This record gives sequence, structure tokens and C-alpha cells, in this order.
Amino acid sequence: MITTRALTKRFGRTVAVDAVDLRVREGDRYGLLGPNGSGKTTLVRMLLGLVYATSGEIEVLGRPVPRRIAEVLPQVGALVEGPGAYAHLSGRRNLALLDAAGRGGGRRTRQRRIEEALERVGLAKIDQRPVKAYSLGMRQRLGLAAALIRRPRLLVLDEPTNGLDPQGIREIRELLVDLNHDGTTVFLSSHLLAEVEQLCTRVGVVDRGRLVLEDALSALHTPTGRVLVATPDAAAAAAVLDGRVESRDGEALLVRHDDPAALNAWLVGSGVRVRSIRAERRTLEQVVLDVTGPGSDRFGEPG
Ligand SMILES: Nc1ncnc2c1ncn2[C@@H]1O[C@H](COP(=O)(O)OP(=O)(O)OP(=O)(O)O)[C@@H](O)[C@H]1O
Repeated sequence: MITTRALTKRFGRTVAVDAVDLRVREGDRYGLLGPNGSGKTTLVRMLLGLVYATSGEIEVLGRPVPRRIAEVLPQVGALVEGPGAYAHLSGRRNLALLDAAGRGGGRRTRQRRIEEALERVGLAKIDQRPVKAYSLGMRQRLGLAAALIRRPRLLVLDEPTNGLDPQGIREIRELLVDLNHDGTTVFLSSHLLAEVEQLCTRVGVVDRGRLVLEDALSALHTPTGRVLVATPDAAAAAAVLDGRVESRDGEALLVRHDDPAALNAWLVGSGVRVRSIRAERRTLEQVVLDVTGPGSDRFGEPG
């Protein structure tokens, strides 16, 4: 769906995007994760032909960008750096103008597609109020509706939950999962670890312009070599496990061991009751901290 090779963008002496090889597959919910200023927006804009690369190649939906962007855009829904809209017009009017301006929309179905898109983003009830009276969250939803009116195969979204409250963020997340289940590939950028962890199936991590990691989310949650045990016999367990217990908090023990089943058999065989047992897995945060250098500790900051 999206492939880049050695994609690079320089602004003077600043290397905003540095030799990035990105690979987004059909059906992915792909999260491009990086702190503010790491180059995500520049990368997204290059994918859409809004910024020209200094060097490297881009393919979107099998076609080279920017050369054949005109064939690509009708199949792509995009939301980049805050939705642009005519402030004095209503949301519906904005969508109608947008649909009329682009290629391949189909006038006959316009009204229906607009109402469907508004419904999907939770704006079905908007009235004639102009967009300038909208809250930031409503504008963001309108921007998403705009990305949806063409029923795109691919969604490209730059920080789609910016400006939304927790309820709004959750609704957008559910919407994107639904769309993805219906066959839309979703590519989004975010500086929020938790957002990507909850929403995405694949993750790319950018650090100062470089893509330092790209993998399936499930593959990143690797076991840490420790097991979390809950037992009412914590003291007895600690004695049995002799030196393997790394920490203890009430009934909860963190044990150095890489096989929960074998550990369970050992404990039960020694007369220790086990309430629950599971392998500890690395969180996305740990994975990201391992691959990003010092000074890249700005993840999760609002902005
Ligand atoms: N038009 C431009 N001219 C000069 N420098 C730019 C321009 N656009 C971006 N940059 C620089 O490129 C780097 C990456 O910026 P970019 O906006 O792509 O990062 P980002 O990860 O999207 O951050 P944010 O989430 O804050 O937008 C930054 O150092 C930025 O200052």
C-alpha cells in the first residue's frame, strides 16, 4: 500500500526525514510513532505529494508519488495538520464543496456519501452553524468525514486525535477499527504511545528523522524472561524459589524464569498455591525506549 525507499527530506541543514524505508501493507492499521519534531508530518506530506522529497522513492497503491499522484489521491482519504475548512460555511456545505472539487466523486451519490461520512464520525446531527463555531474536536471529526466521503482504500492521518477529549479519542479509535475491518488500510502518525498501542497492528518508530523500528505490534510484546505470580503463600514461594524472586508486593511476585507452566508445576509441587501466573511482556514503551537514543524522551507529551 505504501512503500518508501531511502526517502529523505532536508530543509537547509536540517534532515527532517532520513533514509526511511517504510512498508505499509494492505489491511494494516499502521502507527507511525515519534516525538514532536521527529519528522512525521514531513513524511506524511511527502506520501501525499504535498512536499517533494530531496531524494528517495515513494510508492502509494502501487504507483510512484508524486509522479502519478493524480491516480492515487481519489483512493486515499487524508487528514493532515488540522482540517482545512471554510470557516463561514456549514460542515455539510464544506463536504459538498470538497467532494465537488475532487476527481471521481460522483454527484448523484454525493448527498448520501456525505451523510454516511457524518454519521460515521458522530456528526450526523450538525445543523447549519458555520464551522467557525465548531469546537476543535468537531473540526477534527469534520476533517475525518472529509477523508471518508470517497470511501477510500487507504486512510492517511496525521495525528488524528489531536484536540479530542478522551471520549472523542475513543470514538475515533473505534471508527478506525471498524473501517479497517471493512477493508480500509489505516496509516496514522502519533506522538502518543498508548494511542498506537491500543489502535494499531503495526508500528513504525521514528527518531530524529530515522525509522528505527518497524514491526507487528504483537511481535514487539516479547517476553522479558520474568514471570508474574500471584499467590497467597508469597513467603513460602519466595523460600522455594530461592534467589529468583526479583520483587515482592503483597501476593504479587516477579520471578526470573522463562517458562510459566514449568514454574507453576514447581510451585504447586512444593505446596505453594498459585492464584494466577503469566509471562511478563515488554510494553511498547520499553521497546521504544530501547530503540530511541537519549534525548528522545518526549513521547507522550501533549502537543
Ligand atoms: N518547511 C520547513 N522548513 C524548515 N524546516 C522544517 C519545515 N518543516 C519541517 N521542518 C523541520 O523538520 C523537522 C521535522 O518536522 P516535522 O513537522 O516533520 O516533525 P513532526 O514529527 O511531524 O512533529 P510535529 O508533530 O511537531 O509536527 C523539524 O526539525 C522541523 O523544524
